[in-house]
Amino acid sequence: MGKRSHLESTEQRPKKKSKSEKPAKASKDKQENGDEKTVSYSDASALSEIPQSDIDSFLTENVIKIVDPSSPDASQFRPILSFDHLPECDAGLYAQLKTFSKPTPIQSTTWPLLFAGRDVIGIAETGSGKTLGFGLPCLKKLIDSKTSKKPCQPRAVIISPTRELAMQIYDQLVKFGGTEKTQVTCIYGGVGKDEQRRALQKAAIVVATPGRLKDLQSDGSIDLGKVNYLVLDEADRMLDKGFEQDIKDIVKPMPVSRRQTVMFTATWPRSVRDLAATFMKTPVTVTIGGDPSADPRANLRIKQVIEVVDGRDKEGRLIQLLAKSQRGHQSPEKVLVFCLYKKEAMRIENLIRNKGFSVAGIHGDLNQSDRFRNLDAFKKGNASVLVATDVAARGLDIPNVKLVINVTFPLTVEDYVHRIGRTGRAGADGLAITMFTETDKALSGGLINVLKAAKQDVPEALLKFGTTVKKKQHDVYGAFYKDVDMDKTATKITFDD
Ligand SMILES: Nc1ncnc2c1ncn2[C@@H]1O[C@H](COP(=O)(O)OP(=O)(O)OP(=O)(O)O)[C@@H](O)[C@H]1O
Repeated sequence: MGKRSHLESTEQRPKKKSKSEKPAKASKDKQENGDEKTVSYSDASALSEIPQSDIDSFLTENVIKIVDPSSPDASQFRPILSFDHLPECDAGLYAQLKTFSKPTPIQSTTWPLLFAGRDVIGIAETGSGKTLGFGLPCLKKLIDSKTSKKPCQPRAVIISPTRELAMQIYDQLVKFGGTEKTQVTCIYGGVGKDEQRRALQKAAIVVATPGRLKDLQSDGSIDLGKVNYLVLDEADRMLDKGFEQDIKDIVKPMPVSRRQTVMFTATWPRSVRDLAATFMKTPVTVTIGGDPSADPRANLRIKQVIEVVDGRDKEGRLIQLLAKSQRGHQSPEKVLVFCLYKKEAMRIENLIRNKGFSVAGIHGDLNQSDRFRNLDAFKKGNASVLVATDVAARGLDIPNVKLVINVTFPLTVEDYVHRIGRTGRAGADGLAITMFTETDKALSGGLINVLKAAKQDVPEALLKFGTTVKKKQHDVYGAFYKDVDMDKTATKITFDD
């Protein structure tokens, strides 16, 4: 793949005054010896030759918004429209990409920025390939910068809110980078520390949940002083009150000036934006689907059905829906059933099992090996129904989930968007059926906005609960966070470690 700088490349383009006539972008990166190294990125020649009108069409068709506070001309980074436009990298990093036809819009748009060393906030719908969006530049940065075979301190840290999501990110990095070359390690709570300590001794990339990372950092098992690539996946969750202090403690040894900071999510509530800015240096914000809006946006390929019901009718309705999805087909459909509380999840799982369906469960009261085992059974189709709390709401990429049923509405509309996003992934369609009761009515306004933005039907019965959106608290994630008795988090909300 030939490469040219932006200056050279613009000379090749049609005469139209191109917004992208800018020199290659460069930023500073701290090297192992402490000196700053310039990171430079320039378009591949094949990308330079694409007419600006094609680039503009791509940005318009995918409703891509790029806001770069350091430059009013946000289009100086041409999106990588094809895998042939990727910058050169050895170690076969791109070999696995051949299973896909082209980059997704969030990958196309954020890759050049990340290759150029910029801090990036990436906001794109659920199931749109954000993991590789931050993962591929992470692997490339590591491969490019490798000076010795045995790093004794990690260069990259990726933080995820749940253990299962951390493992999934780890699996993706291994698939693309290979364990040998990239020395990636995954650490999370709920299992022993000794093996993780041993693995950390040769880890270059650490994927972690915050609690365990902080633990191992506090006892001296890991030194993050050389980290120059930090990712907060599900960034709005990582910045909410449950995790904020852990994240602040974790990043202390890696000053913002010396690291590239990357935040990806499908929902970006205003309540976390100021806090996010304190972790980043002049980040570029990329939003697929338009301006980052106050109302979270659901994936448009998911059909959303809201059923306003009496709380006492929920179980009967659930069984009816399951019967339809499990018995009317050649093979039962994969259905994910969400509950809000762990005890509720256990009760619903038992109910479903007693009705003769093949079911597994995942929630915070299970030990970690059961959590992994049950998730795996669902992924492989050995159980066709998975009953989960919000521990499974974010990030999990389970193939072919046809239907999401919300038995109890989550605490925030953002969580709703993430829950239903377990279906309709990677270009597929999906269906989400949500039971909404009078007790959820304070969230009706937010839900109505999500439905309207996705051009979904809004039932009369839902409108009756009101269209006002409760103002978000300044310092908390979701208006209802305060209503939750935090002394009872063990039974209500799961913050992973
Ligand atoms: N370029 C691509 N073309 C097609 N599929 C892709 C591409 N990149 C990634 N995928 C696939 O898309 C699926 C969803 O990707 P991923 O889990 O990264 O989504 P996400 O945007 O992080 O979702 P969420 O917001 O739920 O965390 C995965 O199965 C992944 O392998």
